[in-house]
Amino acid sequence: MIALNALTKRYGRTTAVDDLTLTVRPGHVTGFLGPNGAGKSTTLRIILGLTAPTSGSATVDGVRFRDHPRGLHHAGALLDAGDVHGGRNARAHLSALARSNDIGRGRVEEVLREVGLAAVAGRRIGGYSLGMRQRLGIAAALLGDPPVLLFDEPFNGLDPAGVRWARDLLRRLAAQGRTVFVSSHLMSEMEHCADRLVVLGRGRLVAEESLAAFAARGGRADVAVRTPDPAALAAVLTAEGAGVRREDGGLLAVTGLAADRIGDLALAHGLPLHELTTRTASLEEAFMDLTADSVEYGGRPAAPVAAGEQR
Ligand SMILES: Nc1ncnc2c1ncn2[C@@H]1O[C@H](COP(=O)(O)OP(=O)(O)OP(=O)(O)O)[C@@H](O)[C@H]1O
Repeated sequence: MIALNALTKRYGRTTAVDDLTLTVRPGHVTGFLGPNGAGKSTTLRIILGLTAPTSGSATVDGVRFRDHPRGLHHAGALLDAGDVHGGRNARAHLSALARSNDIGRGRVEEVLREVGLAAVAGRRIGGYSLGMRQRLGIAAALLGDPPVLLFDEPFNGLDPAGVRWARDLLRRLAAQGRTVFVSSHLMSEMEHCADRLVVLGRGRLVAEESLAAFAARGGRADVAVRTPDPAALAAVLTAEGAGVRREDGGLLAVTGLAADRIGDLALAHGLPLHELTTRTASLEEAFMDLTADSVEYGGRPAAPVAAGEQR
């Protein structure tokens, strides 16, 4: 378990992490999300004892990482996949790490197989693709078979098969009862792998909840209805207090009434329905809404829709 208590980190006038209190529990993949510059990497570095907090504390299984003598057995991490000696090969790199952490050579071969690098373990890391370096970084994190794992943007540089492999691995590690904390600035990467989310905006906690609870925040929730007589159905639904908006292709977007009630009303008035779909905002939309105020490097907003055009 990872516990942060009133954790704060300032760099001059920049507050990278601002009074962060949260718990990351075992048995789950917890996604750590936030726009660029939100403070994710700084938080991970503090948890690992690589950066000192200005105030507050971060503990892994009840102790500060620095005070823990067990190193890689205690927590494993992938922080910066590029941060390795390019002249070495993967086996030598992992063997050196294993030696300094009292880990047997057999474990090096095991993790090389686990991440799919066994066949190229004798090649210089300098010639590795970004995806291969990510796999090597994941292998290093797994080396000590730790109960707590932290991954900073582990999907970077992986091809679609690699992304699927990494997702499965993270889920498997969590299913084994480990604490798995994974940062990303893309919700799309998290929605198929995380079951809990922690969202940061400008160093502050903006959400800490299950993926399902996060999805339920989605601002938009309406029912799309298609009928050959939209005007008649719109009149019926409006009389029942619903909000009705016409969309392209003759679709009605209805708010304030559930799909089953809309279906019953249409039937009662003899109006055929060709489509009846409940729509909720995607997780990506919910994430964008939630962090819109905390985007550090926002671009120009998209051009507004032309006057008179709906939506
Ligand atoms: N060593 C440092 N010195 C000064 N400022 C720093 C330092 N490290 C981070 N910062 C600042 O702290 C803030 C948080 O940065 P951090 O890298 O933790 O964010 P992040 O959420 O990991 O972003 P990204 O998704 O871009 O990696 C940023 O404003 C960054 O510029």
